[in-house]
Amino acid sequence: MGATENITGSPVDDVIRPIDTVVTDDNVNVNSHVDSHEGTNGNVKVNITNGHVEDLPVDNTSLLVKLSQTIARETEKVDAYFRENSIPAPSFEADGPSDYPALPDEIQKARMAVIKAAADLKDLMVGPKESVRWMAWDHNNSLSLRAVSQFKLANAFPVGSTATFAELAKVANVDEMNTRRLLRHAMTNRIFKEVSPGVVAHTAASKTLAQDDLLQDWVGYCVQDLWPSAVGTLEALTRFPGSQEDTQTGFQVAFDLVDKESMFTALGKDPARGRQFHRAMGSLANGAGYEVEYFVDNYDWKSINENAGTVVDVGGSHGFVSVAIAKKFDKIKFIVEDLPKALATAPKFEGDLAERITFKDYDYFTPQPVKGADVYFYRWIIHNTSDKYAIKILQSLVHGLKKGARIVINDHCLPEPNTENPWDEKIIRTMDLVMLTLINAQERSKEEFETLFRTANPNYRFLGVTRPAGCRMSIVEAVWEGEDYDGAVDAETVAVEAESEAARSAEKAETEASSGNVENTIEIVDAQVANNVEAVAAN
Ligand SMILES: C[S@@+](CC[C@H](N)C(=O)[O-])C[C@H]1O[C@@H](n2cnc3c(N)ncnc32)[C@H](O)[C@@H]1O
Repeated sequence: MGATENITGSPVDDVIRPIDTVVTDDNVNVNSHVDSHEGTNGNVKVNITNGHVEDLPVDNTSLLVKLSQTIARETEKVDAYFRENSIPAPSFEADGPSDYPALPDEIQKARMAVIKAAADLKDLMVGPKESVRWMAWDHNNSLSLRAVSQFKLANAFPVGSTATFAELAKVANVDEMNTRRLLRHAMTNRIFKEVSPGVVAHTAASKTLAQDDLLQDWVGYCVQDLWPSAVGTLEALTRFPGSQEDTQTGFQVAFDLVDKESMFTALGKDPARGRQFHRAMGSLANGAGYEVEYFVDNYDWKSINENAGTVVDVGGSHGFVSVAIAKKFDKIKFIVEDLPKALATAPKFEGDLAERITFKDYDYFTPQPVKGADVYFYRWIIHNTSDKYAIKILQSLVHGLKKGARIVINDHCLPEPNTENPWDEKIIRTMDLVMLTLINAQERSKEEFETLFRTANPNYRFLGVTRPAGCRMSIVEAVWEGEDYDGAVDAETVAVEAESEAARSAEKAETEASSGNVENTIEIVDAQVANNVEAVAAN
C-alpha cells in the first residue's frame, strides 16, 4: 500500500497534510546504525479518516538525501586535506595509493562518516530482500580471492604490464575458461581489471597484493584456514555444546583433528602453513589501530614510574611492549615472562634497557613466581583463551599479589551493539567469531571482563575499561584488594634471578629489540606458535 492510500484503497490526497516533525540535526551520527536516524524532511503525511489521525509510513527519501549530503560534505573535507597536503588521491588504478596515511582526528572522523553513510546509502538503495539474497553469496568472494592467492596471480606479471587469461591459466595450472571466470569475479571486487578483451592489468588492489607479502599471507591464511573452519563451526557447536577446549572447534571439524590437535599444534607441525600464519598475524598487528603506542600513552605508567615500580609483562614474548614503555618511562623495572622457547630467541638488551628489563621462563597457568609487583599486564593474551582458562590465568596470580597491585589487560573489548562505527563493529565482532572458530576463545565485553575477575577471586575489584581514541584495543583494569602476599620472594629478588636465567636462554639471540616493526612482530608470532605447540604438549 502506498503512502497516499488509506486502508480502503481510496485516494486520500485531499486529506493528507504535511506536518512539521522535522528533526533538525542534519548530522548523521557516525557511531550509530541507520535505523537510529530519526530525521525526516517534514513531509511525513497524516491520514485523517473519520476524525482519526494515523501516521503513514515515513518516506525514506529524506534519509537518502541526508546520507548523500553527509557523503558530499564529509568527502569535501577529506579531499581538501589531501589537496592541501599534496597527498595522492585515492584511486582504483594501479598507480593509486595502497593505504591511507595517518590522518588528523577531524579528517579521520570525516572519513569514517563517509564510510558509514556510503554503506548505509548503498544498503538502503539495494533494499533488505536483495541485500540478504546476495549476502548469502559472500563466500564466492573468498573463492575468487582464494584463487588469486593460491595461484599467486598477483605476482604473475609485473605492475604496469598486462597478461592474457591464457598466460594466467598457465600460471594457475587451471584451464583457461575457469581461470577467466575466477578472475572476472575477482575483478568485480576490483582485484585486476580487463583492459581489452582477454587482457588483464593490475588495479590498486592487485598491485597492493603483489607488493605486500604480509597481506598475501593474511589473505592466504584467511581463505585456506579460516574459511573452512568457519564452515565447520556449527557442527562443532552441536557436537560439543559449550566446549571451552581448543581441540573441539570448527578448525578441528574442517581438518579432521577433533580431540587431537589445537590449531597452534597443527600449524606448528606444518612449516609452510605455520609461517603463513605468523606472517598473517604480523600483517594484522601492524595495521592501523593496533599500534603499541596507544597502550604506552594511555595507561597511568607515570605513577608507577614515580615510585620506580615493577611491572610484569605476562606472555610478553620478546618484550617489545615493555621496551616501548621503558623508553618513555625511565624508572620502571620490567620482568617479561614467556615460555622457554619464546625466550630462547629473545634479544639481549644493552645499557639502561638491560638493567631494567629482565626475562623469566614462566607458564601462565602455573603460580606466578614474581610476587609483590605493582602491575601485571596481559597484552593479547586473555582473548586467546576461553573463560575456563582465562580464569585459571587470573587465579595463578593471586598467591603473590600485594594489596593495591594492578592487573591490566590490553585486548579488544566488545562494544554495546550500535555504539561503534559499523565498520569497526563488524571487525571486532568478526574477530570474536574468528576466536570461536579457531580456538574456542573469545573477545569480551566490559561485563564479561568484570565477571572473569569476580569469578577468579572476589578480592579483585574491577576498575573498568578505557579505549584510546583511534585504537581498536581497550585497556581493562582491576586492583587486588585481598591480603598482601606472604612475602616469601619479592619482585626485586625474582628480577635478579630472572636476569641470569634469561642470559642463559638468550645466548643464541641475534635479534635487536625494536618498538614493534614488522620483522619483530613476525618473530614474536613465530615464538607464539612454537610456544603454543609446547604448551599444548605440556598440558
Ligand atoms: C599474541 S602473543 C602476545 C605477545 C605480547 N604480549 C604482545 O602484546 O605482542 C602471545 C604470547 O603468549 C605466549 N604464551 C602462550 N602460551 C603461554 C603460556 N602458557 N605461558 C606463558 N606465555 C605463553 C606466547 O609465547 C606469545 O609470546
